[in-house]
Amino acid sequence: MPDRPGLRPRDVTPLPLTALDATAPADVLVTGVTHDSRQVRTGDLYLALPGAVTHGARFAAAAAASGAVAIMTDAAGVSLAGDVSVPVLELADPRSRVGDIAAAVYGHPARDLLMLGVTGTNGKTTTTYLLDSGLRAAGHTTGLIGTVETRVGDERVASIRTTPEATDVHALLAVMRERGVTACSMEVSSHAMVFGRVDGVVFDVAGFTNLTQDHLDFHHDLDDYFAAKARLFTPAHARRAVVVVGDEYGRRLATSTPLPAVTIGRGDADWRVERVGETAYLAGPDGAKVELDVPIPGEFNAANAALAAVMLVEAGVDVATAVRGVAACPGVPGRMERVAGPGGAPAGVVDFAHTPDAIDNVLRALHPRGRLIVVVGAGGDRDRDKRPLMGAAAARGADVVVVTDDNPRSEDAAAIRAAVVAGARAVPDTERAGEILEVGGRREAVRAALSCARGPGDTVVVLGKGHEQGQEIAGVVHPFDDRDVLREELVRWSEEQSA
Ligand SMILES: CC(=O)N[C@H]1[C@@H](OP(=O)(O)OP(=O)(O)OC[C@H]2O[C@@H](n3ccc(=O)[nH]c3=O)[C@H](O)[C@@H]2O)O[C@H](CO)[C@@H](O)[C@@H]1O[C@H](C)C(=O)N[C@@H](C)C(=O)N[C@H](CCC(=O)O)C(=O)O
Ligand SMILES: Nc1ncnc2c1ncn2[C@@H]1O[C@H](COP(=O)(O)OP(=O)(O)OP(=O)(O)O)[C@@H](O)[C@H]1O
Ligand SMILES: N[C@H](CCC[C@H](N)C(=O)O)C(=O)O
Ligand SMILES: [Mg+2]
Repeated sequence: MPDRPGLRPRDVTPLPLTALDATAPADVLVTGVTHDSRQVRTGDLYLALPGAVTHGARFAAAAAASGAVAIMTDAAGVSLAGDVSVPVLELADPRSRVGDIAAAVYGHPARDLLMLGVTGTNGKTTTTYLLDSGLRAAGHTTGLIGTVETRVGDERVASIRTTPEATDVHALLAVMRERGVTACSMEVSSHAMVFGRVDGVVFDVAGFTNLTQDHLDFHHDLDDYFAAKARLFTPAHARRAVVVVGDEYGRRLATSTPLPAVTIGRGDADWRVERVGETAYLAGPDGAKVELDVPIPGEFNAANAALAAVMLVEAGVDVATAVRGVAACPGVPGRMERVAGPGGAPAGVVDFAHTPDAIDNVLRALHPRGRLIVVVGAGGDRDRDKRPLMGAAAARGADVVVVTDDNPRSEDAAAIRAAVVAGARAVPDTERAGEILEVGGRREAVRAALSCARGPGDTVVVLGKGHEQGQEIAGVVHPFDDRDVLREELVRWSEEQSA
């Protein structure tokens, strides 16, 4: 699948290729750049990158046929490209140059925007939405780049990944600039750091949410995963840091970053989140307290809201406007999203928790009068080690666990379920309340979960897919939206009760 969001700036000043490589022919001008042959437009520079699956240079001829005016690649790529009709230039390590090249082609758009970047295992999407709301309150026209969507002012484009490739990042920022956007909040995944997807962007403020287990298919271990994220907090990528010191990695980052850093925590931190009864307060370094009205349920969202507010303050927004703007956020699609059924039906919630820590946090945040019933599964072609831990977190936190399929991708769905079930069953009886069921087929699992519910005092929470619109099974994405399915099944549940 081609992986660019597809937005390109209209007015790009043609850049002589010699500005990027002194050995280039003098007459070549570029007006765009892409790393994907399928997205080449007339006037583009095609960056043919080596990859884990293939080498971009295999598509050099196709890129030239689509209008690329030059190709840059590594030594292996030069041989692979063979005879093409446009100049092929060699770079030692083209991936390490993508960000700087794209920034130059599109006229360094990041320099003209207030850039706020968020990294961490959980809470990036949520924090960027809260930031977006705060930036609007402060009078900005905003852009947003992340897992759910890319927004340019009021235009929205669905996202393919959390952080686009660097060519797309700079193109999107250039589109934002030409449409009058003044500030952009953006998620930065650990994959993004490894692949240089935010190279050429220096964030005005970078924020860290937390670091817990995920992505150990890609990173060797948690320390390696941390090291990838920590690179965001260096002068090449950011000017100032705001760090939630809720876990060991946050504390490590706060002391190791060379950037000016402020911390957020409960006790010994620059900004503290304090609770008096139901009300949360944000207490600043000067001792002053402001009420932190958290617009999304869950204790963990108080940490996200505090991070957003303090990042805004570090970006120059006054604290009163920051907390008011954050509080005005209407919510985040698929995060702690309530799904209402007919009167008398159980409460329904959809959430994107797909790590052990997120599952633990979400289940803690839900306090039904009756039973808590969770539908959970793990994605294929992703971290295998987290699967039993996800099962265990579900078994500890809910009265009934229905283990089902997430996105199996290329893997055997039953084998993934078995790993989750094994983790759930390994929790000692003294630490878990109830039943563990296994139901392959996600709709059937939601139905099975509802059949365990007795009425409006019970809550059924469907985890892992949040805003996702499809379920990927063996290379095919089948339309599937947890919120629609839960809503439909709540109606069915009610009809069956009254039958
Ligand atoms: C592990 C990973 O992130 N891999 C990324 C990496 O792939 P790769 O180096 O293996 O590339 P490849 O498929 O061998 O292709 C080599 C080159 O040929 C190009 N190509 C390929 C085919 C073609 O027809 N034409 C063409 O030009 C490709 O664009 C690529 O530049 O570079 C490619 C583009 O250059 C990315 O598409 C690809 O993302 C894959 C699809 C992916 O799924 N990534 C996920 C895991 C990801 O990035 N997730 C993060 C984390 C999400 C989170 O927060 O949890 C994210 O930011 O979304
Ligand atoms: N601060 C937090 N601490 C722990 N869990 C959280 C936190 N914020 C959100 N979560 C949980 O993690 C899930 C994902 O949240 P969100 O989408 O904001 O994170 P993300 O970092 O963008 O994830 P991804 O990397 O998959 O895009 C939420 O649905 C919720 O269950
Ligand atoms: N950005 C995350 C999302 C995971 C969502 C879950 N539904 C899954 O498929 O594992 C990833 O690509 O790892
Ligand atoms: Mg996200």
